[in-house]
Amino acid sequence: MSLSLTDVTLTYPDGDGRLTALDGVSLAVDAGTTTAVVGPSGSGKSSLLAVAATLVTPDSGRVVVAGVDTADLGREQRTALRRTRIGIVFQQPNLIPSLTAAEQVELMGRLAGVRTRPRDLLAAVGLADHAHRRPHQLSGGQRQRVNIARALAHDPAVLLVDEPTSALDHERGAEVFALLRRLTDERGTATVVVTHDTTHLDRADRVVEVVDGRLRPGASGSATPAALSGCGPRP
Ligand SMILES: Nc1ncnc2c1ncn2[C@@H]1O[C@H](COP(=O)(O)OP(=O)(O)OP(=O)(O)O)[C@@H](O)[C@H]1O
Repeated sequence: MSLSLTDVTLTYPDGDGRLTALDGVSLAVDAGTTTAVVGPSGSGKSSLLAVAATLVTPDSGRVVVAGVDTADLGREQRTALRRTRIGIVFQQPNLIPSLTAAEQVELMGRLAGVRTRPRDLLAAVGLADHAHRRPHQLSGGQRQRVNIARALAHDPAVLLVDEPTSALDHERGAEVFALLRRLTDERGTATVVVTHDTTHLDRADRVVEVVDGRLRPGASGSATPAALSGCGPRP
């Protein structure tokens, strides 16, 4: 098990009170598997990802990343855990404009204190011939691929991906989902992908639905919600 959330509750300040964004959420993601997280806007998907990424500390519950209970960690230790064990792909590829694709990947590795092989990683995402290009010389889909390569630079145990296809057309979106699937298989990451796009869910081992801050009944186990039938675990 590379990622587990147990009975996680998260609230935000809301006027005089608190808004409950996550309400007793439990989710376990094994190494080498992909879990897609779907649900209506405002249901808590990004909050779930932020908690899993240790960017936000829940009010209660346990978050264990690669065997490390994050409750025991101070701020600096969390940052170190994030830099070494967690890869995050944000919705907008926030690449550094002046750096080539290879340099973006290399920089991430350097921050984690590891030597990377940027060209191998770029080849793994289908960009072997684009290592020397800067972000403005790449298409949206290619930028997202660099984003994914960069998130993998330090060989993370957990890969968290937020809306990877929102800026892409159907075909490019399908390619990105297929890529995430393959990389998860090859690198053994515990991968969580938040998505609005339900057309590629067959690429996931499991689909969970967040509604009003809760995982839908039956969605926290290995089964796929009936509402999302056809998207269940691979045979
Ligand atoms: N920093 C914050 N402060 C206060 N409330 C917040 C904050 N971030 C999110 N919320 C609220 O928490 C709830 C869950 O938000 P979240 O962003 O997790 O939902 P989501 O499912 O990712 O939405 P979307 O699909 O629209 O991105 C929403 O009601 C949102 O308004």
